[in-house]
Amino acid sequence: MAGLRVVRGGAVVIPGIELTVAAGEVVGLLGPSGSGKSTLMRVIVGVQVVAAGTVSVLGRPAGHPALRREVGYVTQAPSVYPDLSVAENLHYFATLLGADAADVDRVLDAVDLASSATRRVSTLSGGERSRVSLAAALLGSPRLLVLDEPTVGLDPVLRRDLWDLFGRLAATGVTLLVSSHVMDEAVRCDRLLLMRAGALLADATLPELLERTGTPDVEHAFLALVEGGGR
Ligand SMILES: Nc1ncnc2c1ncn2[C@@H]1O[C@H](COP(=O)(O)OP(=O)(O)OP(=O)(O)O)[C@@H](O)[C@H]1O
Repeated sequence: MAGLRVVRGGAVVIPGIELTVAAGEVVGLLGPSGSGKSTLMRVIVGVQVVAAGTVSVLGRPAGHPALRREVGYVTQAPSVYPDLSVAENLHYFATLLGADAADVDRVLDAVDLASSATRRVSTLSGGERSRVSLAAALLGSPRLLVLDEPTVGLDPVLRRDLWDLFGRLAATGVTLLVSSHVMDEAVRCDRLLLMRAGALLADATLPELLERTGTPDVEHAFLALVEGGGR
């Protein structure tokens, strides 16, 4: 993306961002609440009006209809039907996407919900519901997954399992953009984008970031960048 500028509700939320993401990377988008992570993700999936700039996703303009099957997006709020079972939800989304019914079993296994397939979503825990949304996004094998805070509310074991899954997906060539305000998740990312007030403070690997800032972890690196006022 080049020269990206976004205005929401009359306020400039992203003044200008240049960014390129390579295929098969797990990219962590880290930053405090309100820093613009969700807005940037909305731009990439093509649901956000932009004031200026060009955004190209998998070689096409963001939001292009051909990207519908190529890009999976999971928002912070679970986007599945509470009164349907896990499997019914996934079959419904598979039909919309034109995905094979067998794909439902694959994604159920991927998020470790095969044993809950017949349960109504309304009876699931918050973390289980998030995993149903993630399973829906995995249908049709998208090449880019945009995941907005997928680990919020998950216990450490589930968080680790999800990050393991992200790593396995990336190993098959899927690109993942994963936002988090939990800085310690940075260790699981190939590359980090640190965001603050709609701007990228850093675009680097974890070792590069720690070396550049002379800090022991991302939390301190972030603070050093904010206090140093730049890259
Ligand atoms: N519909 C809207 N109208 C006006 N301003 C908005 C709107 N949505 C978001 N904003 C503002 O845009 C900025 C970036 O919000 P965004 O949701 O992208 O941040 P975020 O980093 O994803 O935060 P969080 O981690 O809390 O979800 C914030 O200042 C927010 O108040």
